Amino acid sequence: FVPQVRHRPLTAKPVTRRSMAAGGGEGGEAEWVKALLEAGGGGKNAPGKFEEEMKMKGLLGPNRGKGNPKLTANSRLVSWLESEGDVYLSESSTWGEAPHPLAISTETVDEITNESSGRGLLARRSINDGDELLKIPLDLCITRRSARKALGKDALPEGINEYLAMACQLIHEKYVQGEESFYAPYVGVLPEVEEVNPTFTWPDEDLEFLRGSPIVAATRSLQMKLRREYDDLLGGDGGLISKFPEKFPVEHYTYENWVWAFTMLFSRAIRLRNLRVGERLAMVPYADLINHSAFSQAFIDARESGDWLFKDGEEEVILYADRGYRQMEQVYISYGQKSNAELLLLYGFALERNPYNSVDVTVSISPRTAAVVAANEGMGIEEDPLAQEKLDFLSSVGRGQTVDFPCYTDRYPVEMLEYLRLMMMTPDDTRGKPLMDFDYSRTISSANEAAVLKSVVAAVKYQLGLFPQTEEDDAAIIKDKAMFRLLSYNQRMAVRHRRNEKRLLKRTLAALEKQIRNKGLDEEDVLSRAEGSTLGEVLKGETRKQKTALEDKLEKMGLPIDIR
Ligand SMILES: C[S@@+](CC[C@H](N)C(=O)[O-])C[C@H]1O[C@@H](n2cnc3c(N)ncnc32)[C@H](O)[C@@H]1O
Repeated sequence: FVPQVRHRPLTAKPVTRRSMAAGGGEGGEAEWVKALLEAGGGGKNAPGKFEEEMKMKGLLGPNRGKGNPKLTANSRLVSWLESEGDVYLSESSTWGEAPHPLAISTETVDEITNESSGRGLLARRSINDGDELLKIPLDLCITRRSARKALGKDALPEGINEYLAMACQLIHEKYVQGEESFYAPYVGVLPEVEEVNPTFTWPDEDLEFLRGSPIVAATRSLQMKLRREYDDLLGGDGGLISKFPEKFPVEHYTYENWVWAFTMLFSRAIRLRNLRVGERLAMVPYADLINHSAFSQAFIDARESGDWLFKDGEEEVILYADRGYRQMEQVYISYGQKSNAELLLLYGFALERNPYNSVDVTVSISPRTAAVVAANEGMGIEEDPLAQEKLDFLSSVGRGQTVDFPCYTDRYPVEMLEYLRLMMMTPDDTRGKPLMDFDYSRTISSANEAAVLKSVVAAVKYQLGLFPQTEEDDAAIIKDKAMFRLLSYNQRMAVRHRRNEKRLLKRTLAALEKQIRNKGLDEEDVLSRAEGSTLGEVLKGETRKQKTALEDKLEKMGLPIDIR
């Protein structure tokens, strides 16, 4: 019964219920208006002032932004959002409405490494904790639904994997439609692969810099997977290119463009969890200009639009501030609790300070079953009477004999300990009770614990030994700033990443050794007892039969088909 005004009047906007509600002096829009009135409408918030300051600080790119195509692309995006989505992004104030709290910076940098982090969003004015920062209608987003609409429901059937459908639409909008595309202003701010550089796009010579790191195996399998998906859906016999050559022109649906599309999806698509239909993957214009901080509490989700009283049935993507921001400060969100390996693999950057960083350590144990003993006759191998029970127990909990465990900076590798406690059980420990009856989150016996900690130490040392250079070598490369700058972006990222992985593993080792000492497990007789009673053997970690922890996570992202 209230007609929808899709286009905002050009001049004054009536005070909304929301801003009236905020009028009790708690800050937010109303307080800003008051401040504006007191300041006579001028001062630092005067229209154009903020952009002037950005120019001064080099945040508009080289040459103070003059002739910078990125700036033109930004304004085009803003106008598009305003006209097509009724999104309020004004840089200046009107009656009752403060200027939009955010502004696009074309050039942001990482404060520690000084590496470019591309575009980012800055606080245009001071922002209070809880302020609404942006609101983008869902119908401007790229989703599986929009993809099926653009390319036809026969080509992209119901239930097609979201990544695949959206990749097809991204190629359609950027390469097939180009300037004709409805989304052209959005596509215009999407970066090229060379500006993102996730490891799955790296040439082999750059990946060589990561040798020894578990990220290499994950990168390789992702590369294989993307190739396979491309062949299955588009390029191969009976693929969309041959079935619908007009909609899927072969010159645009190339593997190279497929890699670009996936670079966009992995680094900027957002999983919206709060939608009426459940959760969906979406590329959200403007919201995807926000950079990641592991310390931010803010994240993006969807809700029904309209105010709290009058819902209009549409849905929108929304972001609230997780804390106060000073004017000019960069506003961050969290892309999730991601390790540096995940960030580098999918987003092309890693963080020097990352509380969620972890390194996967592989543990391989081969219980000495009768078959193993028979196969190694004459080697003096003794059968483990619990071997078969161990294997059965592992398969009942969905674990194999080769398992990857994440080691975190400041957390003990608990799951690895539990796994190894089981694997190191002896008849002395079980005393006839079934393996199922034990609580592996606790120490079983001194001998068991000594064997466990020793094997974790062995596994971590093995992982460290896979790197061709030491942490000190890497530190020296980074320290020589002039030389370091001569490396390419990928190579600099690789050296920092492998160094940080080594640091983390070394810290884990130190913690384990301390634990061994504190528990008195380093005393000779305990260790020799452990040695004597260890019937399982830690094998070299490379005997990988299982997926890595990183691959496991990728699968949980809802990527199409199995990696292997
Ligand atoms: C969702 S987009 C954010 C906007 C992006 N900077 C741009 O220019 O469009 C994610 C990408 O931004 C960059 N990025 C985000 N957070 C970063 C950070 N903390 N450090 C370095 N780069 C970052 C990475 O290239 C990442 O793939």
